[in-house]
Amino acid sequence: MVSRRFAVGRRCSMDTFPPFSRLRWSPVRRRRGCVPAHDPLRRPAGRVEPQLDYLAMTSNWTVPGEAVSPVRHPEAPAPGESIPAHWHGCFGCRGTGDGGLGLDVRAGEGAEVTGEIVVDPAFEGGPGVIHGGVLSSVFDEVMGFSAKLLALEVVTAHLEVDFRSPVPVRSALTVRARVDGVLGRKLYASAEVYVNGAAAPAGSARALFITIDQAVHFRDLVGNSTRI
Ligand SMILES: CCCCCCCCCC(=O)SCCNC(=O)CCNC(=O)[C@H](O)C(C)(C)COP(=O)(O)OP(=O)(O)OC[C@H]1O[C@@H](n2cnc3c(N)ncnc32)[C@H](O)[C@@H]1OP(=O)(O)O
Repeated sequence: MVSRRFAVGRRCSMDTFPPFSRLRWSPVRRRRGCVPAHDPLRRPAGRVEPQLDYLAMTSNWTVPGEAVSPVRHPEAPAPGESIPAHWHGCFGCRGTGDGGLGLDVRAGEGAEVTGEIVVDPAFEGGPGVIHGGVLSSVFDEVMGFSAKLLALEVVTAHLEVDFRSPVPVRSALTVRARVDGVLGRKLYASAEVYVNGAAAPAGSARALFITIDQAVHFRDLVGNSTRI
């Protein structure tokens, strides 16, 4: 009996539901006609191919010319010192034993910070690599900490990430982040992540943070927290 899952050929017992079945497909098996009917690589007839230049997907986000340089608060942690958690309930600030990221963020010079994290296997997305959403959280958190050097209370309004190369689980990540410019309530930040001390970044991020008055911003929300 020919499986309904295949357009032609005989049933291939190794096939599972896509996408992971694709990892095992080979030109030989394709020649033998073992091709699932719902081949995600097959392009429907008449479909217009996307004309995206994937390099151009890197944002052209720039800090506005009117932005001013960030001013470090005189009582900010000294370079090399750990920056305390901004909220003990924060997923980014908690240790991995408490369901958090397990980040250690230290002050650098000026408005720069460095975050260190070992990628917990619980953060896996694709096989053997960190989940992109988790890496985005790491970027968000470390860039947010750079605002703490200015003693400003902020929330993220915009976050963008470029994933340049896979980040393996259990690897040691170093994230370098800084506030690039300040314009009114807007803080423009950027960051890069390095895997196991590599010279080239495995990813980069940019964010816009907006200053808030925490007491006002979270007044009607804090009641949702389970960590009061
Ligand atoms: C204490 C340090 C801790 C740091 C660690 C934190 C790390 C983690 C941080 C987070 O993940 S926070 C959680 C995710 N973020 C949020 O939940 C924020 C949800 N959004 C909001 O609450 C409001 O949209 C926000 C407070 C950001 C802004 O609302 P407001 O009414 O106060 O301000 P407004 O909308 O007037 O925007 C202020 C300026 O920012 C601009 N703006 C806001 N959102 C923007 C956006 N997405 N893109 C570009 N510009 C934006 C806006 O155009 C305007 O520009 P101008 O001053 O030039 O007019």
